[in-house]
Amino acid sequence: MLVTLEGLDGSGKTTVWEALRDTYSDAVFTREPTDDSWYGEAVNRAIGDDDADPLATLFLFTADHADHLSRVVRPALDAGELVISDRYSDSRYAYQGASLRDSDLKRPMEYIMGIHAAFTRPPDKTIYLDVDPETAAARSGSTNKFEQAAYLAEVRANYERLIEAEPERFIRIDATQSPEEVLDAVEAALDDILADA
Ligand SMILES: Nc1ncnc2c1ncn2[C@@H]1O[C@H](COP(=O)(O)OP(=O)(O)OP(=O)(O)O)[C@@H](O)[C@H]1O
Ligand SMILES: Cc1cn([C@H]2C[C@H](O)[C@@H](COP(=O)(O)O)O2)c(=O)[nH]c1=O
Repeated sequence: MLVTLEGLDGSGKTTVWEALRDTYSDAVFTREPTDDSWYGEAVNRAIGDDDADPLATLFLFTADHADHLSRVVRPALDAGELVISDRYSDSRYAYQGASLRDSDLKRPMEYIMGIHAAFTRPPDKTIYLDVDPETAAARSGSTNKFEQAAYLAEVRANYERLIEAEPERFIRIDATQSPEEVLDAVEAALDDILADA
């Protein structure tokens, strides 16, 4: 089973993901962008480059996803493992959908989903840590072009569209709660997911 954690920068995904390692010690913990491949390194260069072309950046992130799928996600799923990924394809739909809003693409988010449809493995469940863009930007430190409240407001609107389209896949958690409350809520959600599996 593939469970993904999604949300704005600073929503607390990584804090939760790290804490889950203790509770679900048998699971495979992974993330996007990857932190152990040259594809992930290329993505991180694009994140840090204010002049990086948004379409080129989309394809770097997508290349990293393809490598992540073939090298980590599919082998683990084939072996019957529980995979918990800190960010995954929805990040691309929401973030690059926002980055490409002023491009020649008519419907950027649909275009990006179309690229993925031919090869990706969709998540079984997605835990969405919901936080307002101002809190997200403040928590993340606004250190790069993505961690800006105005941009994150557009990203959040895209996540809302994704949730509206697939309400049965997403579990929304109020991420403005304390870290302990957020973790309790995520663990309860994961326990339910695994009980239903
Ligand atoms: N529920 C919370 N309440 C207040 N602060 C939090 C909470 N969760 C995490 N934080 C703090 O917010 C900051 C960002 O947290 P974290 O790195 O887990 O977020 P993230 O969603 O993984 O962000 P990014 O996507 O940018 O990596 C950290 O300083 C963390 O300690
Ligand atoms: C996977 C993915 C990520 N992003 C953005 C979101 C963040 O601002 C950065 C890095 O992610 P992290 O969780 O802070 O390490 O990249 C994106 O725009 N598109 C994606 O597909």
